Amino acid sequence: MKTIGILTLSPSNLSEFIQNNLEKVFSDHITIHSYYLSDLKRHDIITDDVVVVTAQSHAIEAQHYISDNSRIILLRRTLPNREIYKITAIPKGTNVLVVNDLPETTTEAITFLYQLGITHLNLIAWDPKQEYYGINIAITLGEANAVPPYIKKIIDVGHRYIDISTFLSLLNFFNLDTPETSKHLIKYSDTIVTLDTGIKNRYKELFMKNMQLDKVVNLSHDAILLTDKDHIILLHNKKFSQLFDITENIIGKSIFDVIPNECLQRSDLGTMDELIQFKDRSLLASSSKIEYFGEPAGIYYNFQEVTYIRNLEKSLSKKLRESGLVTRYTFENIQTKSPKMKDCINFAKLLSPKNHTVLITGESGTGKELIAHSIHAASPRSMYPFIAINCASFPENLLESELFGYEAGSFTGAIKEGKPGLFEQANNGTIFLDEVGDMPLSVQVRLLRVLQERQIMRVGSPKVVDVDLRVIAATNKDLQTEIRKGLFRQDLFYRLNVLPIMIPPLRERPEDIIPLLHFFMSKHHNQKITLTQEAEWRLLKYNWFGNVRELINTAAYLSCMAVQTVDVNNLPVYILSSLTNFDSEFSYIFAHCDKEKAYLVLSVLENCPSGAGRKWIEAKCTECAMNITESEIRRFLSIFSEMDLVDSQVGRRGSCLTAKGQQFVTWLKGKSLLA
Ligand SMILES: Nc1ncnc2c1ncn2[C@@H]1O[C@H](COP(=O)(O)OP(=O)(O)OP(=O)(O)O)[C@@H](O)[C@H]1O
Repeated sequence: MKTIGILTLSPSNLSEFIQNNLEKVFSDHITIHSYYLSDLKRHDIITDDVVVVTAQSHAIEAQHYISDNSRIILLRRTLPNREIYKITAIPKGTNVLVVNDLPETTTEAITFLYQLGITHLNLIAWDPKQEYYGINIAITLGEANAVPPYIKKIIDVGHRYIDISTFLSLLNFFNLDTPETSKHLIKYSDTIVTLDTGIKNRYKELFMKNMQLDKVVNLSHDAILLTDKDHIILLHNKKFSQLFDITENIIGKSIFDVIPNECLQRSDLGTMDELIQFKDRSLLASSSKIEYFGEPAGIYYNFQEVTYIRNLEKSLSKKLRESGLVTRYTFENIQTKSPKMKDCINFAKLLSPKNHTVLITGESGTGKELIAHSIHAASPRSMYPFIAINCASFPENLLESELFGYEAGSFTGAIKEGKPGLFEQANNGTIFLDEVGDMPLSVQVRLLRVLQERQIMRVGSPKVVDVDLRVIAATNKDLQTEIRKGLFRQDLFYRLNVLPIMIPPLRERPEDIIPLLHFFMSKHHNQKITLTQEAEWRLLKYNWFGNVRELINTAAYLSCMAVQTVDVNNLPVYILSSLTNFDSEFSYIFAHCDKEKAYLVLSVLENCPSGAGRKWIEAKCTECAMNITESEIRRFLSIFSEMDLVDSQVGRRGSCLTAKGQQFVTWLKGKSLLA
């Protein structure tokens, strides 16, 4: 415990009086000892932390008895309020004798009374050798015995009280400026006349400010902590103790002994909202430096508990994962060495945080879906559903009810309670409309309304529902051509084409072919291969009409070959044949079909990569002044199919060229047999 020694001249009740004063403010925080100059022996040493003296001369006299480590403080003293009123009540101009034990202490007492503002009296210093008949009032500071007996009225103001400025020095020295001592000091100061009222008022003001600050800090829901520049804790609120499970007093301790280092951003002070984990709690931590005239003075820390929000987030993303409504890819999953593709990705990254509609175009298998997933994953909507639908794989009516939902009993086969559509399910998230070019015109009209109004109407319901979602659409069709054909609405095109991304086909980014093949060999088949120079050359020369998806198939094929070094003979036949020749196919077609007509059908199919029906092919041939009947077309398609040149599908897509078919057409062009 800290100690104070009170040094007075000789045993008297003055020492007890001073002790009493000190205890009023320090209560039990300090141990007090009393010493008397008259009693000190030659080798006595006072070792208290502070030694208080009532006069400078005492300090000089006693300096040999006081340890060098002790601090000597001269007490400034004053009067209690109640005594000063007795003096101020004496009429102005009255002669008043001031009496103390010695002539010098009497002069000191007069000076002190002037300091207190007693200027309305004629103060006369007592001299024991003089007579003072005619003076009726005497003021004394506890020396009533010395007052001449003929003086009728004695005002004995008694011992002087310790002034507030001395207390402030002591509080500062002992670093004991706690709310408790402040309260005691303010109470005490109200009972005395303060020598310097400025200090008293400032102290009161400061105390009030501290109380207010304390309230504000403790009312905060965030944990707050303040340290000095050496990371010593100066202040913290209750929430801080709660959040970090602190039960003991941590004021004065180093912050690094109180909270784990990983919760503090030591290296990066000034960081905002960094997510940290303390036990099972998630906290957003911020810190900032406090400076005093440009010099570091301390650090302010703020911790906000976000465990509840994090848990909500986790359960939401768990639900989304369980229902499969999350993205499977991010930009990190896109492998590329191609500058063209890198431009695409950079543009996609740039527009990810925005809310605008995106239209991704590119041949089949180029990675359109991959980009759509990545945009959603990098957008502020990533916490919400990502719903993908392939518009080509649903018949017209079903697509409409899938997208917009339906009301109870709106059509035969509908679920009794009705069903929300994908637009509603994607609320707050993203809907990915794949193959949007194949969307029937009736559904296009409804989609337009969603894009314009951000509202949907369930099938069979007049009710309008607001939706907040981002639309990403993709197609491998040339929508301008579709518009010309009357198969795609122009107004919808402009609504979709806000942020267009065009993904180049693999043949336009040859730098991707070999790295992607190695990537898929290792990712899907856990195999490492080496390619001979010729095999590599063949792969680079191939046209990859099926793009990355076709490359994935090639990787699967090579994995079955089970060779470590892949030679040209190990490559799939369609890759080899693309570079050799199609003589046998050519002869077969020459033998079984009208060559010109057959070439024209192939050329129509080439210009229709997403597929064409027989009627469409017939119409196109007529446009080119070639009359071919539907049954002729059917026969040609079946021959092409036999040779694996055409894939004749059921449903709305009709027939389209296979990768081999496309190679064949290229080969024909190379031989100038096809324009
Ligand atoms: N750059 C790439 N890096 C890694 N994987 C890729 C890349 N590009 C495409 N893929 C993979 O290729 C396959 C086809 O890609 P995706 O489905 O995105 O193409 P798409 O253009 O949407 O095709 P479609 O038009 O036929 O729907 C997917 O398995 C995808 O993961």
